[in-house]
Amino acid sequence: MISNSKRKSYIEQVYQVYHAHDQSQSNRLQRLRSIEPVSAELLSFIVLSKQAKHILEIGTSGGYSTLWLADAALRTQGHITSLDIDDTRQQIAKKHLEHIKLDNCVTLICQDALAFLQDNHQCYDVVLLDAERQFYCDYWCHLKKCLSQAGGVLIVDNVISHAEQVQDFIKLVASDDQFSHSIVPVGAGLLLAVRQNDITKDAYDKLL
Ligand SMILES: C[S@@+](CC[C@H](N)C(=O)[O-])C[C@H]1O[C@@H](n2cnc3c(N)ncnc32)[C@H](O)[C@@H]1O
Repeated sequence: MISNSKRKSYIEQVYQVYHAHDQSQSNRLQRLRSIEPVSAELLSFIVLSKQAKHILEIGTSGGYSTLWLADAALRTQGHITSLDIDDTRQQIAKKHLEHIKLDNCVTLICQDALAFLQDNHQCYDVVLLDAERQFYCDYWCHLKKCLSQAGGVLIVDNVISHAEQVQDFIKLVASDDQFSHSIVPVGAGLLLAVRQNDITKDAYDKLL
C-alpha cells in the first residue's frame, strides 16, 4: 500500500536494517523497536480511509512508522507531527524521510510527550501512541483533547505483546463512554479507539 515501488523497497530495507540492529542489542532501550510491517500497513489504511489531514505520532524512533504514515499523508494531503524524546533517533528518521522525499509531510519535534500534550491545542484525526507504556495513563486526559472531534482515532501498539503493561490504560479507555474501542490482533496487537459522536450516543442510549 506504499505509493510507489522505489519507496516501498526503501522502507522495507529500513525495516530490515532496524530489525537486524535490534537483534544485536541486549538493552531494550537501545533498540529501535519499529512497529511490525502488518501494523504499519493497517496504520496507512486508517489514514487513507479517514482521509486524515492531521496526524500525531508519539514515538518516532528511527522513523519506520513515520515513513508509512508520511506516505499515506502525502496522498491525503495531510501532515504528521512526530514526537520523540531522543534527538539522535529523529535525525536518523529525518534522513530517511528526506531520502524518499517525504520530509515535507512531517514535522519532527524532539520533546517529552507529556510536555507536548499538556501545551497542545491542535485536534488530530489520527494519533499513534508508541512510546513508553508506563506513562500512557498520564497521557489519556490530554489525548482525549487531541481527539475531540467525532471519528478521531487513537492507535496504540503492543497491546497484546505487552498486555499487562497496558491493562490500566485499556481500562481507562474502556471506561470512557465517549470512546469505542477494539483490540485488533495484528502484529503486536493494536488498540483502536474512536471518539463517538455525542448525538449518535444519546440516540443509541434512548434505544436501550
Ligand atoms: C517503540 S519506539 C517507537 C517506534 C516507532 N513508532 C516505529 O514504529 O518506528 C518508542 C520511542 O518512544 C520514544 N520515547 C520514549 N519516551 C518518550 C517520551 N516521554 N516522550 C517522547 N518520546 C518518547 C523513545 O525514544 C523511542 O524512540
